[in-house]
Amino acid sequence: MTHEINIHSVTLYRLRMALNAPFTTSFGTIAEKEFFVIEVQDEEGESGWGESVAFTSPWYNEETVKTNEHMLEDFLIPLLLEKTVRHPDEVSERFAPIRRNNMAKAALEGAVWDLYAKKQQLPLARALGGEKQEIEVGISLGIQKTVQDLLKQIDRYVQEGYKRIKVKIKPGWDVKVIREIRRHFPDTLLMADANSAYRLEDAEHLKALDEFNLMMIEQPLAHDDIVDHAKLQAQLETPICLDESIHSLEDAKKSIELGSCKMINVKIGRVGGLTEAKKIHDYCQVKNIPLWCGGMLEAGIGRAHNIALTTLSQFVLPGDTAASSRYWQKDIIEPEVTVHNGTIKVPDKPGIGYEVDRGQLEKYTVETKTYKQKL
Ligand SMILES: O=C(O)CCC(=O)C1=CC=C[C@@H](O)[C@@H]1C(=O)O
Ligand SMILES: [Mg+2]
Repeated sequence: MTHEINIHSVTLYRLRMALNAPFTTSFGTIAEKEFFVIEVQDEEGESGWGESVAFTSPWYNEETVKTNEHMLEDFLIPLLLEKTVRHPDEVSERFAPIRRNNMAKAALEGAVWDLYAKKQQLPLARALGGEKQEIEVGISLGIQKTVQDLLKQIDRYVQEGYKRIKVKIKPGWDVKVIREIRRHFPDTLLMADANSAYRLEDAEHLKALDEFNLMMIEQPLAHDDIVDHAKLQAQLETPICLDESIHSLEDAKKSIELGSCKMINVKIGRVGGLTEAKKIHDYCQVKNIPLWCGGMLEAGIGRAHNIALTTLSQFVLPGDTAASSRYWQKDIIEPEVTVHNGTIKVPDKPGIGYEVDRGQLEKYTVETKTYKQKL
């Protein structure tokens, strides 16, 4: 059953949500998240929902909430409203002339994917080609004040059954901390995210991590590097996983070709949307590169998109999609995302599979703008 998707309006909701606990990375601490939720509506009033993962400052990549607003309002929404869409894959083609700005593109494209799946009466997971009925997830812990605090956090989430623990490392908070974690948790699936805190000259130091049987070290070197990561991977036993360096299928191809990584953390916002994420998935399936779905402290709509993507078969490693309650007092979706023994049951309702709680959305919304199709 094919439907032309005739989008009549796009609404940008700018939300502010306080995190249950501040999240500290090597770039700083986030206690409240401001971000865009996007609703696209067709001529029958059916809605599709997307969520941008851009933060208010450009520490993770070059995008911010403000650059999102400019790109969506002045370029991407007008392009989308220009003419109907037969399939969501057309959206990224239409956006191709716009350089980068992947998080803005992904948020709008994700809303179209949700609308498309609803019109096909398909769960988004199935519309993407995913077959898993449930997904295994891990937890990502920000930098804690003390090792004791970190061990308490790890113990809590291991008890809750999360399938893997991701901790942050940086110079001065790495080998000793990982050794201490391993002393308490010798067999837990454990990985470290360095967020580009090291240089190639640190290779000798990073080799010390090889004794701890880490699943991977995520993005140890520069956010835009794949050459030095290849040189570092040649010296380490521990697999390198790339996050910030991979913005597209092209980047994934080059990184795999060079041996810059043995795994990839796929984030829908970082690569420009579900269509590109699926292309990366399909290529990594052929190249037998394990994937997992990274998190960006999303609210429920973003979490729902991550769950759908994770149902694709090459997502063989637990991702960052934890329960809504890990981050939010009250999420903007109904039901909230819940995790039972490290597992999320994939919703079988059409689209993202969760209803948007419009009352809760309104409570967190600081500004709303609607753009209508020019008749
Ligand atoms: O959303 C989550 O639960 C994990 C978030 C997370 O680990 C990250 C979000 C953004 C930047 C980093 O700090 C880190 C990552 O790089 O994966
Ligand atoms: Mg990362």
